Amino acid sequence: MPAEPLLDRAEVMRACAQALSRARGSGHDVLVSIGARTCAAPALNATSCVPSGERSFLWRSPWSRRRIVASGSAIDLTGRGDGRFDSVQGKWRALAGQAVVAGTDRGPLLVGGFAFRPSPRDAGERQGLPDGLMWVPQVVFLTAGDGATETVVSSLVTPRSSPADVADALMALAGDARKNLAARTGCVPPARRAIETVDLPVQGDWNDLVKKAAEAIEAGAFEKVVLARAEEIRADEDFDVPAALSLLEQEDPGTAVFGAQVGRSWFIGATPEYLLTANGPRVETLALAGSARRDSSPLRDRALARELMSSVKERHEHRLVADALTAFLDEHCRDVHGEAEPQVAKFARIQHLRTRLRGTRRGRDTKGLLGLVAALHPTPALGGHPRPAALDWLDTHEKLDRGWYAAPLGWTDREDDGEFAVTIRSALVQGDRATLYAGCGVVAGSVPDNEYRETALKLRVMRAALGLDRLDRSQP
Ligand SMILES: C=C(O[C@@H]1C=C(C(=O)O)C=C[C@H]1O)C(=O)O
Repeated sequence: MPAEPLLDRAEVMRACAQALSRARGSGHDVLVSIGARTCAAPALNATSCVPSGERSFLWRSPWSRRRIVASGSAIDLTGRGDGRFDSVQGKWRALAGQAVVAGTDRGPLLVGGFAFRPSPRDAGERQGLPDGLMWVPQVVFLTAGDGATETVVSSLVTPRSSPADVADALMALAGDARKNLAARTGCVPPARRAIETVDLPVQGDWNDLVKKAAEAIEAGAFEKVVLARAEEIRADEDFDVPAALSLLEQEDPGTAVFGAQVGRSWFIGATPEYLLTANGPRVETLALAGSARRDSSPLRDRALARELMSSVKERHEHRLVADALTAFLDEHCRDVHGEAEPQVAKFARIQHLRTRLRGTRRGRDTKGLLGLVAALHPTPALGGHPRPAALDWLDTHEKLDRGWYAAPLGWTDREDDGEFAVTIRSALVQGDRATLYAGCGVVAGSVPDNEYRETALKLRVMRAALGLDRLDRSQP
């Protein structure tokens, strides 16, 4: 017996007709989004419906306990240069304000990410990922924190569209989406051999860079800078992205797992850090800086945590982030609260100093969520402090295109709610090529070899996810 259609065609048709009349009235394309509650919450593991198309967005958040599995793009909103966030925000405001929403109140989601720094003028698209790209997926499966699942399909209606054609396309999208829910579960990343590995930079140059940064800090140029390095790998076969996401999901429930596909490029990762989450007027941000390894002996693990808490260097590195975030919240919010002391947050293979901060948005209508993201990024956890001096120094000395690494990636909606992660512990995957990124904060007294070890530790999970190494399950 054929499954009952997810959407009611008459309702879809009404919404499309309304969108057409708005499009004709304004002369602009209008977004139509139809939602349906999916009674039995489908298994939305990240591998469940990775489509073979051009665009996907997968998201598993430990913060909101939301899961998003999305494919296709009804419309792309891009931004370039320093104004990339505000440009996307402006386009989104205009689009969301005119959208016709039916079925449920949910409406369209906007998903995507941004580059750490804009690419130089005229450099074109680097790495296949633009400076800023968010999009409204054609199909979204969204599981909220309470387990309720909705499917939302979206399309653009132009002043010349035929509402019946758009309605048919939406019905087909919803139908196909259902079929794709057949989950591919429990996949283990197949082993891959690195045929070629390029270290950007090689360890000797990295050590020189850390030394140079520490000297600039000691000379008073700035207080902290975050340096990054990458491993550029060509493997014997294409990497298995769904399997990588599956491992990342299982590895650590405390991390946000993400996968954004733009054409041939997949930007994937499992990050412990968020830049900003917003739920109604309430916003939260997180200072996460200061790192130590884990140990399989609980006694030694606790000793490492105590060492982390009492290290003057790590506490200083952390305090710079927490203070900058507090100043940011004071500027943009009221009722600002921050934990007085950092805590040690334990992840599967690493522990960090963490301070949670929150506030209530002031003047919610003036600066959209992406405006706040723009103001916050990059925090001293990824850029440095003071920001302008640290970024100038990075522009001159760090010869690495960070691409979407260490930058905001996430989702927002027409209520201006959303979550933006900081894309650390990540990799750009293109067929048989992958670039894996890791960085660490440098302050006065940083030792190059220690910082190198820290970045190696941070690369471990992603190497395993891509099948390049195996993780020892008995050891953190
Ligand atoms: C830059 C990274 O991590 C950041 C740097 C940290 C540190 O130096 O202790 C800790 C958490 C992150 O804010 C990374 O993982 O690539």
